Amino acid sequence: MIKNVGIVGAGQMGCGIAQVSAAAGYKVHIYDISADRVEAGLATINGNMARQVSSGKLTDEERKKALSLIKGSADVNDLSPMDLVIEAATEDESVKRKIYGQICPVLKADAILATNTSSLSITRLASATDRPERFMGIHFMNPVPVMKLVELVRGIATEEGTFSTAKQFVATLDKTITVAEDFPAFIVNRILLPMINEAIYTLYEGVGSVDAIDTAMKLGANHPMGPLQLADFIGLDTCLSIMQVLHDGLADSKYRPCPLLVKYVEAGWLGRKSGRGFYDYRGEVPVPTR
Ligand SMILES: CC(=O)CC(=O)SCCNC(=O)CCNC(=O)[C@H](O)C(C)(C)COP(=O)(O)OP(=O)(O)OC[C@H]1O[C@@H](n2cnc3c(N)ncnc32)[C@H](O)[C@@H]1OP(=O)(O)O
Ligand SMILES: NC(=O)C1=CN([C@@H]2O[C@H](COP(=O)(O)OP(=O)(O)OC[C@H]3O[C@@H](n4cnc5c(N)ncnc54)[C@H](OP(=O)(O)O)[C@@H]3O)[C@@H](O)[C@H]2O)C=CC1
Repeated sequence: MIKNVGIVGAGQMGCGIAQVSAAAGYKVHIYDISADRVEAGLATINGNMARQVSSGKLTDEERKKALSLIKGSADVNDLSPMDLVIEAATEDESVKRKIYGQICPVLKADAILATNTSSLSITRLASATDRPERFMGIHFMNPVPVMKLVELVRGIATEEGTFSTAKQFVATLDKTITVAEDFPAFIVNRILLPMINEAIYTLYEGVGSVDAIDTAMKLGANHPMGPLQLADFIGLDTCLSIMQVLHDGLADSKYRPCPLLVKYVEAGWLGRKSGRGFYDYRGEVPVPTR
């Protein structure tokens, strides 16, 4: 029975998962290496919920109740009472393996550990924990409070009880699940990220400008966001990591990350979260950078 939910990583995904979990009545603890990040994350959740109150999706009572259920710290020991911990730290295998080494010793023996990874092998990540049978992928979509889908991914050792507990937990968040096998980038990102990468090649080869490409796909294919706008929204570092996992894992040149994507990440232009990517977000309205 899940009552206490721990979140590792106070970034855009960790905060979104914390928000929907608290709104569903779970006690939530967010852990991040940086206390400032935790503070900023709690402020973001507060802002999101205030917007939901203004748009009539939540009452002020519900907002206050949910916020009172969320705590955060930079102390890993605070994860010890958790029944389920969802790791939503940076999409980098070495970072995630290090985190599991730090948190496993403090977790309850029967706690379930899940990862929100976008692409990495669940089986390989499980091998870096002390509980491969109680480890799996619970992959939320961004923005978590809005997107209906959650992909569930078993590793080779994931026990059925772990899977059914995760499935019940996700159902209580009013999300729909889809089950994916443990292959690079699962279902959504196996399909979505090559499309985004192709949009970046289209820009790189001069077929169209940022504005032309995004307008083409919004109005020509009815996508809610253009692919470059979506890349900035996801985070260009995350997009590059996913393409690298696809390229390495499937050994097919069709997944080669676009050199322009590599260059943007090397420049620290990571999209919305760093203030600049395919658009510059530092002014009143986003301005295309090409
Ligand atoms: C990388 C991975 O591993 C997997 C992934 O997640 S891939 C990414 C998947 N996500 C997508 O493809 C998103 C595509 N974009 C969209 O669906 C839409 O543009 C959108 C839902 C993000 C925004 O929709 P919109 O109609 O343009 O904006 P807007 O009217 O401002 O917002 C609609 C609602 O979403 C909420 N919202 C928008 N952005 C949000 C955010 N970043 N966080 C929380 N809520 C957000 C708004 O608050 C609003 O809710 P209320 O009605 O309660 O106020
Ligand atoms: N962005 C998206 O659209 C989606 C992302 N995901 C996945 O969710 C995960 C998180 O992505 P996202 O929220 O976008 O990334 P962000 O960059 O927004 O957040 C990652 C957070 O993890 C923190 N972090 C880094 N190292 C550690 C550590 N050792 N211990 C604790 N916290 C740490 C980072 O802190 P700091 O900044 O200080 O390094 C940051 O706060 C990734 O696995 C990603 O692939 C899944 C679905 C959608």
